[in-house]
Amino acid sequence: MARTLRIGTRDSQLAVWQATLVQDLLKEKGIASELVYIKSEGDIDTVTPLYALGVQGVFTRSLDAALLSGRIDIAVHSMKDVPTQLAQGIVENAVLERASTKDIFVYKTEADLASLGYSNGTWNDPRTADGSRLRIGTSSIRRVAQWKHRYPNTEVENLRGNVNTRLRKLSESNWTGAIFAAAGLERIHLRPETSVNLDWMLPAPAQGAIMIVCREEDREAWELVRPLNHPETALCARLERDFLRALMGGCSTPISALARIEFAQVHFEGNICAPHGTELVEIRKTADINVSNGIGWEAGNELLRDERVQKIIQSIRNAKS
Ligand SMILES: NCc1[nH]cc(CCC(=O)O)c1CC(=O)O
Repeated sequence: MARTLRIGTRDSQLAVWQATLVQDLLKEKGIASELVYIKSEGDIDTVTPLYALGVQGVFTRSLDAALLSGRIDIAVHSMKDVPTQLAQGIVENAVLERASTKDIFVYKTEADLASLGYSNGTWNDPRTADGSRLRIGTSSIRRVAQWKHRYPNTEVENLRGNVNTRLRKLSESNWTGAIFAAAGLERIHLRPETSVNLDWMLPAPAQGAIMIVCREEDREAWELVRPLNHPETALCARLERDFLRALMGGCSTPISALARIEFAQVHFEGNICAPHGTELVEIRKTADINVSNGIGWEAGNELLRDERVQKIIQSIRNAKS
């Protein structure tokens, strides 16, 4: 069979690394492919905070269009950027084995790190932080909310652009530090020495996972790519996205979730935050893997019945209108 799969990707360094990984994995299975670069709205406007762009799928819509028009056969995405509702005619083809799920803090000086109450490799009770005014860079309202919940005395600076741009902006700033996804920096070997895992922060649903999509009717492409699927990662990422969907979906909501499999059990954690971190409500669930199918959705619905969560959702809606 001589079909060469055309892999659609954004042209950032991270996106190209991820698409090349897919290309290499396909090659191992004897399948030829080529990369096709496609700009996304999220790459063209690198200034406006993502939540203010107002629509879902700013990183994925132009790739969807290229798939549906037949310019490409498959598209590779950071799964956390993919709306939970896929475009009509496009299906999940495979989810690759996950890398680090963590958010990390890239700091300027050791003194800055100490001022957060971090010492000897441990995040101490935030009340041991020295209370000085912090300035951090991020444009993710999920990260802002969890950060401010822990460190209310923080000024947040908008930090957009691809990871290279964001690292440069941080180095040129006088901020305490900035927040990044570990996976994004580690994959392209840009994780600075001056960084620590934010163990107390829950990641975005599906953070660290790579998703491949194809056209629903292209059974041939689907069959070729499907062997790359990593069932455990696909399950965990799907549970996290069920939780997001149950609560309201959308990339612009401070909703976090992480599912892990250990000894045939799924451990699920999720939370929703009020926009400035004034409230954080979390939930944990554990289930045997063979009965875990509904736990993300159930966790989301359980939170929806909590009055504090209803208030948070109302405040997010009010802020938008
Ligand atoms: N929203 C942008 C984005 N989408 C995926 C990643 C990193 C890779 C990943 O989380 O899978 C990033 C960068 C970041 O959040 O710092």
